[in-house]
Amino acid sequence: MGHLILRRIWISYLLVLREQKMTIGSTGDIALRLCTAAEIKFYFSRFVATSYLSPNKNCNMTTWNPGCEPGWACRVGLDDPIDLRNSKDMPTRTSSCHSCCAGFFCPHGLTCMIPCPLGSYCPLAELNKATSMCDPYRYHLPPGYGNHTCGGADSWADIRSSWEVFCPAGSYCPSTTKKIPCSDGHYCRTGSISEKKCFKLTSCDLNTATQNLHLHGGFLIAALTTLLIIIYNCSGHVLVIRERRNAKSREAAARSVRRTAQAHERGKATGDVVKKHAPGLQKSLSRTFSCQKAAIQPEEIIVLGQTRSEPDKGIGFSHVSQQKSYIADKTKKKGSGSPTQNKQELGDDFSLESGKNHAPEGRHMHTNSQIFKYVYGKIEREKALQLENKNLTFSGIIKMATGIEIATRPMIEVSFEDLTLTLKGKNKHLLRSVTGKIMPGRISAVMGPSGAGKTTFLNALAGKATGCKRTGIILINGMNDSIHSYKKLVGFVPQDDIVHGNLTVEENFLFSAKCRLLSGMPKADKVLIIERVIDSLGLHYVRDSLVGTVENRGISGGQRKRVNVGLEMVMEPSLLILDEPTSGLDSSSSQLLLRALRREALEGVNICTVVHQPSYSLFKMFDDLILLARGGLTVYHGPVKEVEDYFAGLGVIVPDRVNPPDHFIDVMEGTVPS
Ligand SMILES: Nc1ncnc2c1ncn2[C@@H]1O[C@H](COP(=O)(O)OP(=O)(O)OP(=O)(O)O)[C@@H](O)[C@H]1O
Repeated sequence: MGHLILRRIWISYLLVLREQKMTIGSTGDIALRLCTAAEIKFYFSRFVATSYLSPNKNCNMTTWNPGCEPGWACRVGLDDPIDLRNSKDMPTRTSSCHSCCAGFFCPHGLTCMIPCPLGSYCPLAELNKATSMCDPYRYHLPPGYGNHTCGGADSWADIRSSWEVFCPAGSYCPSTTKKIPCSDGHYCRTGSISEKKCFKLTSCDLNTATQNLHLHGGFLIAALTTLLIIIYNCSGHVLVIRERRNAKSREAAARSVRRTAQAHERGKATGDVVKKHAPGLQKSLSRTFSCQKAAIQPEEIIVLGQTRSEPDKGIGFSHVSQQKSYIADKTKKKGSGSPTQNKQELGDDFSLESGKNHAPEGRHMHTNSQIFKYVYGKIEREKALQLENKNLTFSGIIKMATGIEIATRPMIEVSFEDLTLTLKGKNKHLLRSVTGKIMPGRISAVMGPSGAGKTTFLNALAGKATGCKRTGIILINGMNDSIHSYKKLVGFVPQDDIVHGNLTVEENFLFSAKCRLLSGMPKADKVLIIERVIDSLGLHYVRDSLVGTVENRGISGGQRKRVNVGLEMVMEPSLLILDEPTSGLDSSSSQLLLRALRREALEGVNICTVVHQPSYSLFKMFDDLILLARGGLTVYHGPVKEVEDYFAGLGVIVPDRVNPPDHFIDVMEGTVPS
């Protein structure tokens, strides 16, 4: 409000200045009475700060002119030059003191006039004989000045403390001396400088200050409000119905796919075909999208041989695998161009391929039931293939696939040499000369006592280590690239949850898929990825449950952890880094999670995870182990299979009924004698 009034004063002041420029030659008197910039500055700084004016050049203990009284002003001497824009020196203003002009205010203790702000109404004051006050203002005639009359306004004020000086409600004041009644069809609030047109649903009489709502206007607003309330209440219901319908078509699709699969299983001949065409397994195992022209029908499930022998219709090559093979080729050829040029090409080709040719297979699906049939068909087929080849490893797949195009996700191998992290400003090492590599298709466990630097190590790999100085080299696929160039291929699951508690499990995955998968990817393919993740993590039963927040309890802690991991799996990463995904989970939940990770690894995903106190069976599910000791020193880095022999060679024998990884950490910590 104050800011608005100051603005209005300033506008009126400029207007007056402009007017005075024209008349100064003729009368010149008003201009000589107007406050200069220095006086206005003095008024605002002193008055606003202390609520009364302090003594100044013209009004102090020794010089107190009649112009110092409220509503009065004096002029500068006729021979004195006046510069209204001078904001430094206050002029001497003691001659010809008169009452303040209408439209101006003359404060007590200042001998000049300030224009009233636009929207105010500052007429000349009149003596009220009953109260002996100068109406409509609140000052008295000064005692001892015989010829003193009531002057003009003495103050401006904000509308709350003194509304009298403002243009009254029902009228508007285009200038500070003009007051016009508000016309029909318009309304004027207190302090208006113009009248405002009334809204269509309202009526405004003469001199009105507010708009009055018509009866039919009231009805219309009430009807709209009711409609909104109905929509609000029904939206939840509509969502529930839609959810149920989705669930029904999902179940129907799953049933139909299962029936077809069973029918095929019964045919022994089909099983023979599957075995006969095992070399095609690699291509079929791809869980990424096919570039085939025709959509896969549920009937095609299991009939791997047919799909292999009909490349146009079959399971086809994974699109992402093509990207990866392409990247691998590019990577090999990299020596031929400059590093930046090569990286640029790689990025361009990758995004180009991804956007343009991606999986037309799912594009043909429009209805939910079509999508679910397609999705469950694919998932069932993948499961069947996995059942047929239980002991298949990623390297096994690679061997089988020799000579044909490898259909996996883009591969990322990360090697690190003398990786050392030192806290900035302190000479504290968080990691010391950690050397080794983590490979695609393998799960590496990072273990060690609390505070050893496991999280720090993961952060260093993911390029998230902050506040530290890093030395040593990190190579991605043998190249000295920044991990940030591969950020679309790297998933990172932090220790703390990143789930949205107010969404259901499925909505969480949908949200992640929408944010992180290519926007041009068909809906069916996104649904396929989400369904795979739900299936892989065993989250069917809670897919429609709210994840929950601190206030609203949702799914269990273990399920929540799995959702947390699933959010990253949805983006189909090539390098998946996880910080303690199994902490707080029981053995079977941990195994379930690790089995899901194993399936990812089978597709060539490079997985590196911190794990605390795994059971022996869980420990055996990892491929490699990085064992860190306090201070970030590497104690062991190699295959899990060989760790016991390695420690036995050092004389560390694991006692009976003791979990080997626990024993090694106890030995490192010195809690058991080595
Ligand atoms: N940015 C940092 N600033 C100061 N100290 C840090 C920083 N990052 C890590 N540290 C220290 O480095 C050490 C290793 O921390 P880190 O979190 O990596 O351990 P950890 O092995 O993951 O432990 P836990 O198993 O308990 O999670 C700790 O002593 C920690 O205080």
